[in-house]
Amino acid sequence: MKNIILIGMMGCGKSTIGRMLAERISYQYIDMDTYLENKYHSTIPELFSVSELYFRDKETECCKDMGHTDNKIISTGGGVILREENMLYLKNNGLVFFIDRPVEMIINELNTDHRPLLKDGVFKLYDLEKERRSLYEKYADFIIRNDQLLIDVRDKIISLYGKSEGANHESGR
Ligand SMILES: Nc1ncnc2c1ncn2[C@@H]1O[C@H](COP(=O)(O)OP(=O)(O)O)[C@@H](O)[C@H]1O
Ligand SMILES: O=C(O)C1=C[C@@H](OP(=O)(O)O)[C@@H](O)[C@H](O)C1
Ligand SMILES: [Mg+2]
Repeated sequence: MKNIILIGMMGCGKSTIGRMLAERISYQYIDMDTYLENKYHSTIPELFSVSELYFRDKETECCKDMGHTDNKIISTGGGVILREENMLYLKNNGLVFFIDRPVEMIINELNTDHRPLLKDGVFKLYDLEKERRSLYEKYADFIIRNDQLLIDVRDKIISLYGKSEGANHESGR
């Protein structure tokens, strides 16, 4: 069965929802930010302190690794959509869910300590959303609005995934 890939803005709930999904359907969970930190023995702020390009190159290597897996729940970092190559790896064996949470809601909840792109304040999120929304939409197999209870978001994803994978199974794909 394909991986479930979660994309969306920083703080939209990818990591939280990813963990909830994995628990519910007993898939292994991979948070790509954590995977990357372990692979390169460095924190995200440390990698960014070299340069954003340096971090993005490492992120692409991790996407390549994910392309060889299946039956996983994978939460990505918010900038994964910036390179088409990343998304080709992830979509190779994954269904992509765009977790669409209004920026006003994100701002109320977000911890910025480990998010170098927000060092000048959470309001940078509005600019990032302007740059990125069309890319999230472009790569999404499904768009899930996250302005409701987290368990309802989780269950919607499970239902769409089950239908999609069930249909593929019946058609012999
Ligand atoms: N529907 C929701 N209801 C309540 N809190 C939410 C909801 N969606 C996201 N959050 C909260 O937003 C914060 C950021 O979520 P996180 O999973 O770290 O996002 P991401 O991995 O996308 O950056 C967390 O504290 C999470 O619990
Ligand atoms: O949006 C981005 O460019 C980033 C998002 C972060 O992940 P989250 O989306 O989990 O915060 C992390 O990968 C890095 O700080 C860059
Ligand atoms: Mg996260």
